[in-house]
Order: sequence, then structure tokens, then C-alpha cells
Amino acid sequence: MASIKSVLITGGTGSFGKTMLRELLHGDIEEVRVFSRDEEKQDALRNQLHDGRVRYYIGDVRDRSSVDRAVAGVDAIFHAAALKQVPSCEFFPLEAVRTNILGSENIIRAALASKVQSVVCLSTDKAVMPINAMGISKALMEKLAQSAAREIGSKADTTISCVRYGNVMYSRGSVIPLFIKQIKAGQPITVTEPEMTRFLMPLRDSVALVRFAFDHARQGDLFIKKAPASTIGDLVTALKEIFGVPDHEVNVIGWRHAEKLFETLASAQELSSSEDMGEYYRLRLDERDLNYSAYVSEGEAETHSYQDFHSHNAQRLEVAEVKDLLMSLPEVQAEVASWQAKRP
Ligand SMILES: O=c1ccn([C@@H]2O[C@H](COP(=O)(O)OP(=O)(O)O[C@H]3O[C@H](CO)[C@H](O)[C@H](O)[C@H]3O)[C@@H](O)[C@H]2O)c(=O)[nH]1
Repeated sequence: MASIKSVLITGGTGSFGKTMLRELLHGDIEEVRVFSRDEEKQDALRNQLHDGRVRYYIGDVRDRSSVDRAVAGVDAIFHAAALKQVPSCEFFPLEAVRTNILGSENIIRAALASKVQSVVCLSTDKAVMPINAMGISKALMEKLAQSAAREIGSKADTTISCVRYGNVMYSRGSVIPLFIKQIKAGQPITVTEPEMTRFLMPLRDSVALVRFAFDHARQGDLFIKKAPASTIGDLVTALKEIFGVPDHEVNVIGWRHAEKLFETLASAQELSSSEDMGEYYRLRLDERDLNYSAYVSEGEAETHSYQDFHSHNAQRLEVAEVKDLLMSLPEVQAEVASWQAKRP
């Protein structure tokens, strides 16, 4: 990220935002703007960091005027602000439309107007063949980014790209902290479906993915990491072993609504025009015009030889590997240490 002096992080007080912020501050960045709605979280961050290079912007991506003020003059934007909880978007889909779709359009249009060099939009595996409102809204955010990229072309001042994550391990409200809480409280572990799989991604990998996108993006690219996956059953076994409670009770509670047996990071069609970049895939923008013969009669010659890349056919972690990955997370290390300190 050599040539940039100032960065805006939308959703800057969230898990991703704070981790990216700290990384940027370790480098020679001149200014990082943290844009978010919650003044209390900003205040807590300000008191932790005490770094004059960080500037705090209260605002909402839904409100273009607040976005314009934060965007003006920055070199790059990492757009992480989103409604990302599946259940809340399911019950309030219009809120997901407002934040994830219209808010993202505000960010993209403000970036173009201010000639920001690079915008990286954070998406999710749930945006591929989506079945829930959160995934559908993120899929539309990707479409907006790609359509703007197509419209401005490769010679524009601004490069727009996206990344897709899998499940970020130990993220707020997710299953790993929940299972640990249940173990510590002596309550049964509530498993929806032991055979369900998810891509497992430490937060550090999601930050690395965004940096990779920033460094390598061409107009309209979407990047994914070749992340490994685990079954929920193996995740539970790994946690029980880490906490030394191999016989801890497990309750199978059944699927929650609007969830999938496995998640897909890239479709066969996307992979047919992808570039294998080692740890990552670059999914290229389809640059064809709105040309009906291409959409209706010419078809996609190459698609058939590719398979979707999903959490059932990705590298499957063994229980021992899930344990290693979990124990590489500082949060899990701290949970285990406090647990061991209290046990006889
Ligand atoms: O009590 C529970 C809760 C969840 N699960 C299972 O654990 C897996 C992960 O569940 P999470 O709730 O941690 O994650 P989701 O895949 O549902 O969604 C998560 O990842 C999304 C990104 O793709 C969003 O970030 C979202 O907010 C976040 O919760 C799923 O297979 C789920 O069925 C259980 O077995 N028991």
C-alpha cells in the first residue's frame, strides 16, 4: 500500500475496521478516517489509541452528505460498514437494502466524485446464490460495484473492487464465542447440524485479503481467499478437546431459518474467468456490454469444466487442524487461559 497517504474505513469501529486501523497505523500512513454511527464506540477507540493520525467521522452510509464529508480528499476506502447479521436482515430486509445496497452506492458514487484511487467493498460468501436478505443485499452491493466499474472503465481515476469473506472466526455474535460460553457455563453446546460446513477465516486473513485486493485490483475485480472449511461437528470436537471437556453435552437443535448446509465462495461461472493467484483467486469483471446475443444466444462456452468453490468441496480441516487454527487466535488463547486458571 505504498503510495497512499490517507484512508477511510467505513464501519471503522467494527472488528475488521479496528484490526485494519491498527495495521495501517504501524505503517507510515498520514491519516486514517474512521466513519461510523456510534459515538460511544468511536470514543472508546479514541481513548485506546491516542493517535493524532486517526480522525473520527460520525455519519451513516445511508446519508450521502455525511459520506461526502468523510470521503473528500482520501486516497483509498475500505468499505466495511454493513448490516451483517443474518437474522436481523431477515426480519428487517428494507434496512439491509438501505445500508448494504443504497449505502454502498453512496460510497461508490462519492468515491468517483472525489477521484479516490481505490475502493475495496467487503462482501461475504452468503452473497453467492443467496437465500437470505443479508446475502441478497451483499450480492446487490457487488453488482453495484461491478456495474460502476464497467461504466467507468479501466482508465478511470478510481479502481473499484470487492472481496468475499467466509465466516470470520470469533467475530461478535458468531458461533465460536457462543460455544465457548456454553462450555464455560456448563450448558449443552447447541449444534444446528453437525454436517453443516463453513469456511473458517481468522480476522487477520480477512484484513490480508483486503490489502491484497488493494494492491492487485484491476477495475471491477473481486478477490476470494482459498480458505479451508470445517464441519460444525468437527469445530465442536476441537473446542471440547481444547477446553479439556471431551464429554461435554451436545444438543442438536436443527437448522435456523435462512441458512445453508454449505456456503459458496465462487460460482463455476465466476471461476471460468478467474485468475489463480496462489492463495487467492481474482474473479474478473465481465466487461461485455448489455448485448442481447451474448446474454441470450451465445452463452458461456467454458463454464462447464468448472465447479463451484464451496465449503463442502474446499480443503476440509481435520479436528487437529481446527484446534491449531483456533489456538492461533489471541481471543481463544485468552479464553483457554482464564478457563484453566479457574479449574482445580
Ligand atoms: O447455536 C448455534 C449457532 C450457529 N451454529 C452453526 O454454526 C455455523 C456458523 O454460525 P454463525 O452464526 O457463527 O455464522 P453464520 O454462518 O450464520 O453467519 C456468520 O457469517 C456471516 C458472514 O458470512 C455474517 O458475518 C454473520 O453475521 C455471521 O453470524 C452455522 O453452520 C450455524 O448453523 C450452531 O451450530 N449452533
